[in-house]
Formats: sequence, structure tokens, C-alpha cells
Amino acid sequence: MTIRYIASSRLPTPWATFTMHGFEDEATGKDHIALTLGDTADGQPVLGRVHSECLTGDALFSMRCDCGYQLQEALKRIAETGRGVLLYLRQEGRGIGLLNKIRAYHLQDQGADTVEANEQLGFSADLRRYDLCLPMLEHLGIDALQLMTNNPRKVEALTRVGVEVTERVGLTTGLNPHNEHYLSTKAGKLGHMMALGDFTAASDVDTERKP
Ligand SMILES: Nc1nc2c(ncn2[C@@H]2O[C@H](COP(=O)(O)OP(=O)(O)OP(=O)(O)O)[C@@H](O)[C@H]2O)c(=O)[nH]1
Ligand SMILES: [Zn+2]
Repeated sequence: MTIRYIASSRLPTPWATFTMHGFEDEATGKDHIALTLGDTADGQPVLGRVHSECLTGDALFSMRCDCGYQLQEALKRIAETGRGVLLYLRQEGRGIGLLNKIRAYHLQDQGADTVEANEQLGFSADLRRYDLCLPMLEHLGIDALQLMTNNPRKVEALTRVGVEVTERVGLTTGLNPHNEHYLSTKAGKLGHMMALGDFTAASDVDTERKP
């Protein structure tokens, strides 16, 4: 696997002006992004989020999952801290791709849960890879992460590929009637460390855009 750094630019957002770094995975031709804020190469652990693409949640305001809410909350917390990194990895649908995720959603509309739907389509529950994170972080001079996630398997997978995670920071936000069952399944079947009682409601998420 070869990850090639391509270019960087400013990325103003409602919460802060980040620096956006573009990378290409030469094996798959996929492009991946890192957003950084502040001095992330000073040797101290960096508040970070490793976010997997969810077009429906991140860009289309879907309430079926918690991805969009988590993305927004992570950027907000990095902005409040004044320093941090977000890796945006193009592995849609836990690695099965957008069109298969739509197939999985169709099965969920008929009663399957998120894990059963993947299995009915012939996929395992989670096909994501995290090996590209290490070269991306190395390029940015980041040695260790305080990782915002509820998924202990993500912490294990990152550790396995050589990324040091000094702390796991919970990211429980965006609970709403459409994702309650999905979030319960993630806690029950996928081992996510969260209880619905920990969540802030989607209606509490600040979507106000600041200039
Ligand atoms: N196959 C499939 N993928 C989904 C579904 N809902 C969300 N996703 C994808 O799941 C990925 C996000 O993974 P999650 O399981 O929500 O969370 P996580 O990244 O493991 O853990 P956190 O760090 O706590 O968010 C994104 O790539 C989404 O596109 C679904 O029902 N089926
Ligand atoms: Zn999602």
C-alpha cells in the first residue's frame, strides 16, 4: 500500500479554518483527506477523529445513522481545543460502498438490522481498513492520538497498524427516533462503548452556521 501526499490548502468551516491535506491511495485510486488545526507536529498527543465516509449522513443530512452528527461534533471539539486532526477516509458503508449500503438500507427497511443486512448481502459486518492512517499521520508529523470514537475495535485496529492511541474520547451525539435502533445494534452487536442515555439528542446539535 502506498499513500501519496498530493497537496494542501485552507478550508474555512463554521467552526474554524482548517488546513486540508489531500492524499492518494495508489493501490485503490481512492483519495483521502486530513484536516488539521494548530501545531499538530509538536510531539504531544493530538485530539483526533478517524471518520469513515458516509455520504448520506455527512452530506445529505441522513438521520438513519450518527455519522453526520459525529463529524460536526468532532470538528467543533477540535476547534474548541484549538488543535487536532480529522482523517476522512473514503470507505463508504463500512467498506461495502455506497450502492451496497443502499441495498443494505433496503433490507433494513424490511426489518434486518445493520449487521444482518450486510450478512444477507454476503459481506461481513465491517470491511474497513486503517493501514493508510499511519502514513497519513506520519506525513503530518503526528505521533499519537486522543481518539474520538465509541468503537473499541477501531482503537484496536489502529494500534495494530502502528498508530498510538493514548486515550479514547466518547462521541455520543445525534440520537433521534430514526437511528435509535441502529445505535442500539452498534452497542449490542458491534461492541460500541455507549449507552443511549449518554447521547445528546439530534435536536440539541447546534447546526447554526457562523460566519
Ligand atoms: N454497511 C453499512 N454501513 C453503514 C450503515 N450505517 C452507517 N454505515 C457506515 O458506517 C461507517 C461509520 O461506522 P460506524 O459503525 O457508524 O461507526 P465507527 O466509525 O465504527 O465508530 P465511531 O468512531 O464511534 O463513529 C460509515 O462508513 C458509514 O457509511 C449501515 O447500516 N450499513
Ligand atoms: Zn452514517
